[in-house]
Amino acid sequence: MLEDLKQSVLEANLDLTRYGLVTFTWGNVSGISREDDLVVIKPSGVPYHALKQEDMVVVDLDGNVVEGNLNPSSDTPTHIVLYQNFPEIGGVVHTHAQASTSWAQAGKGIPALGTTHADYFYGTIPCTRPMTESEINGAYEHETGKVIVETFRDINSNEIPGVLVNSHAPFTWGKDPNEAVHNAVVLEEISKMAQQTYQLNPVISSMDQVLLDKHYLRKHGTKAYYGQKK
Ligand SMILES: O=C(CO)[C@@H](O)[C@H](O)COP(=O)(O)O
Repeated sequence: MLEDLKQSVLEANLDLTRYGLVTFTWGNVSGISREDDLVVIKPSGVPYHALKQEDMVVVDLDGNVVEGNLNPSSDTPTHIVLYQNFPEIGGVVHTHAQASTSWAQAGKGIPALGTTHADYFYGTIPCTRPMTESEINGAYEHETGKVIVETFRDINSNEIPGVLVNSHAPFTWGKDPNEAVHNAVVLEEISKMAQQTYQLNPVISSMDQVLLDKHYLRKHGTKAYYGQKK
């Protein structure tokens, strides 16, 4: 089981390069085994092209390495906080993809402006507040996770599977590493579309709620009918 998770986490990390979401060693993907309470994550600072299944690092929910010879991603504490607070997720992605990172650096959330957004995110993708000096100089990566969780106090993390970390970059999540990567790709695409939409029409407002409902609910939830679901 854990070996399968290591393979899917490896593949998900390699997908970040295949979809052009990372440069150098930026970004990381993890997956969780809920039955073992163990997280599998890429090693820190290892080039993606050199990654192998045996390089994946296994940590417990206290961040202790229980398997693997390499140091886990520097962002591991952030991933752990998300797993502890979003119980239905199975995979987490962090990237520095250009367009979504630009929104994070601008400190702005991305409103739902069209159906591409609505198909995956049921409303505005939020940007976190700036972190305080004590959070930055404290357990920074752990505090980054806590600020994300705070941002989702009144937001359903299953309906909005991503966030823009202020002055930093995006995190996305999903039921498994593969879905978390899919959401990261979509976030990057809608970040580009939103940027261009505002250039074409700076006063555009969020899309019609009825259309947002239609597109989100036809793909998600009990009445979903998109694709080949029987
Ligand atoms: O957020 C950042 C850098 O600001 C990360 O994306 C790192 O660039 C990736 O670090 P490792 O996962 O290799 O430790």
